Amino acid sequence: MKLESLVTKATQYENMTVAVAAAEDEEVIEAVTMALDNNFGQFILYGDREKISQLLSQKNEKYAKNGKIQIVHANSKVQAAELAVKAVHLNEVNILMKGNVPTATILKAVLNKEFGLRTGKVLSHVAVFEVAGYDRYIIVTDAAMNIAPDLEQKAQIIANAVSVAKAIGVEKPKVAPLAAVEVVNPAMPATLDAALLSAMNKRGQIADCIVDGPLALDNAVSMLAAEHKGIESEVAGRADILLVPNIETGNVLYKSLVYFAHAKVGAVIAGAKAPIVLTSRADSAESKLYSLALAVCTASK
Ligand SMILES: CCCC(=O)SCCNC(=O)CCNC(=O)[C@H](O)C(C)(C)COP(=O)(O)OP(=O)(O)OC[C@H]1O[C@@H](n2cnc3c(N)ncnc32)[C@H](O)[C@@H]1OP(=O)(O)O
Repeated sequence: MKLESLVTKATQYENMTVAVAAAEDEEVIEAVTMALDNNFGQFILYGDREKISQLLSQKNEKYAKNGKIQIVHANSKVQAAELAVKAVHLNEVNILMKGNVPTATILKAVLNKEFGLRTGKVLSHVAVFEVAGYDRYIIVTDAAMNIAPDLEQKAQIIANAVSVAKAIGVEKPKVAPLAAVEVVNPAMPATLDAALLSAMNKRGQIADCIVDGPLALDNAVSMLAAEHKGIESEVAGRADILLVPNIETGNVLYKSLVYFAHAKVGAVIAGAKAPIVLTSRADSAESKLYSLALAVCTASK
């Protein structure tokens, strides 16, 4: 599966408007102009007007002229994040995008009780990877928002990842709750949660997917490894969604895939009033474009 196909799909929704928080960043402006070159989206860029205009003039000024890009000045990154979040809260735009602002800053605005994007559900990060040698997307959750989710939060994190998977055509995703081993060991809490999540799935408490674990990463993604260990499971060797036990595991897995495996990635926060494009600030313009396309595909569901 190619993330490029999400860009093609996103072109059906040219009227989606995206609020970018702290857009004063070369890779962000590159991603915005790439989206417009691909005929999707309209953008409101919040942040330092002078810096944004300067970056735009190096790219493609025609979009500012034809109204596809508007700039709204903000005096600080916090203000840019708040203004962008408020625009989504007021239904003025369909998608929020993190620009050159720390993740915690934008997420605090998103969680604001007065003008934020809460829905009563857990919000969580869903990263969709295209990894060389795999004929399916590998979805990792949660690498960026929930620090140490409990069992109930993990169940909701799975539900969010399943909704993203369905939006990109994976109808009944296979979910592997990851641990260090594939057996339940009371000394390793991740294995207990994994077994309980599997039971909750069998009882219909987690729907539209197949959950089976605990699984170690190799057993989850390699049929050979699973067979070698004699693991009988509908998920082993063919997991679509990798549920990590905590943010450190998820973040390291995300960055290992990008830096060691040169995987392509698109990522969003799901469960909020609208999809939120959330990549690492160091991620490439290409991955920001894929994230925008992923957000458009999930917003249109
Ligand atoms: C992978 C590429 C990108 C990256 O590398 S990102 C880098 C790593 N990520 C980060 O640094 C962000 C990690 N997370 C955090 O810092 C914090 O959890 C976060 C999201 C900022 C929230 O922090 P605080 O504002 O201190 O939150 P808190 O725990 O005191 O809770 C405040 C209120 O918000 C609620 N909340 C927190 N997380 C939530 C969630 N996931 N979904 C829904 N609601 C959530 C929480 O229940 C609380 O609500 P209430 O005020 O009690 O009604």
